[in-house]
Amino acid sequence: MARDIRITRVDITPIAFRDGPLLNAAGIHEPWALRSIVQVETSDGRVGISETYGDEPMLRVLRQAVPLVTGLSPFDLNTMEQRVRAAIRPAADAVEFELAPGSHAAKNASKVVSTFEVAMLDLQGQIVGAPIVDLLGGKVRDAVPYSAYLFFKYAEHIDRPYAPDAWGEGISPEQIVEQARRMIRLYGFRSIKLKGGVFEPAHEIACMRALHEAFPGLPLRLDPNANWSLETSIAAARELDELLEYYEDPCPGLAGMAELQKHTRLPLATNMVITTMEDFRKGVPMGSARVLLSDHHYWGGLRVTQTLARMCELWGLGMSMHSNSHLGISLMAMTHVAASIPNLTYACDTHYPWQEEEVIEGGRIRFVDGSVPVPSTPGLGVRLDAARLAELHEQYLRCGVRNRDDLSQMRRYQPEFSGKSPRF
Ligand SMILES: O=C([O-])C(=O)C[C@H](O)[C@@H](O)C(=O)[O-]
Ligand SMILES: [Mg+2]
Repeated sequence: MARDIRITRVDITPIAFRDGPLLNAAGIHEPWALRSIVQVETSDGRVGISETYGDEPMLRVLRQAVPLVTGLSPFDLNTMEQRVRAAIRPAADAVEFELAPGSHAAKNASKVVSTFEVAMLDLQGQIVGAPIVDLLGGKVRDAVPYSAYLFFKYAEHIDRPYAPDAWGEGISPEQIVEQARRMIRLYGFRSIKLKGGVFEPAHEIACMRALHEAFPGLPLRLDPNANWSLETSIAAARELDELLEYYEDPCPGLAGMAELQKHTRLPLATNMVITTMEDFRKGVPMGSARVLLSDHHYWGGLRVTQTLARMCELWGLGMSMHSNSHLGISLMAMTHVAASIPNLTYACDTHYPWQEEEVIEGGRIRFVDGSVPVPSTPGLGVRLDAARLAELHEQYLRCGVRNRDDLSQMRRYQPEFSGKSPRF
């Protein structure tokens, strides 16, 4: 009987993979991005997999959860969640890295629940012979659209730990347009997002204008990650009005975003001010966002993401997905849940084009016309490549990065870099 199958072992493997010198409001990406790969083994010899954040505090709480899930059936998602929520409590409302809500310690329990939920759904799918999307009610689309996620960037990392990537420098409007052209040529994306909050707003607006001219009709978004004051955001909204499909987290706080929304007809989107149910209860009635960027990694899993989609429907909000540097296991989890959500109103974010390495069998996931086809094979539809996992774990051991710190990395380029937010 399927119900007799038990979880007998959990392996948590931190990995590091090459990441570009990508600029953001906090600073710059380090040469190595961290993730954790979780393998959940069953009494009948199956292995379910999951991918999540790889910083040290995350590794600690993942390890804390191992005895809580061992012995459960892969179908016991609710018991897993209750156990994790009872045992893993945030010490404080700590925020380790503001731009990545996944590093907020206050979300520890949700992050751990999400990690095990994905691995257990992968197991359930393998046991019943169905893709995860079928366990979520079935697909409403055959492929999930993603957007071209552009970054301002340097041509190479400061200490040149490895050969520079093929993307070159991305600073001027011409270079940003060229970056978009290359990404669209390689992946076929049909919408474009620029990570802003890096340079003077006038420069970033000029880049959006250049993108608009180079790709007429393609939906555009700009995300300054709350690095613009309310006043700056209001002034910029006038210039961005004709250019954007949505305006993502220009200024900080629920109140700031709600005030800004009164001054612009552009829908405001967020993955910063609404990242918990409590934020939703407060922020949505205030009008702080009209588009929610969900992220199963910190909201608590794929099923919570579906709940969030219903809440967005109820409140008349648009919905899309946020990402951080990630590999193919996360991409597939996003794809399964996104395929099950009717009101996914915008193409999802993904950092995937910036990652060259993989841990899954068969190498990199294929995009078709900017979308990832929804798998029809059992479970997640991807398997771990043990040799690649071992190599990326070796990289983790050697690289020296243990917690993402874009600010300290930026100070290696510019010792006087304040990191103050909002900076403009
Ligand atoms: O939409 C967002 O806010 C992000 O993708 C946050 C990320 O941390 C991004 O800024 C990055 O990777 O530098
Ligand atoms: Mg964002």
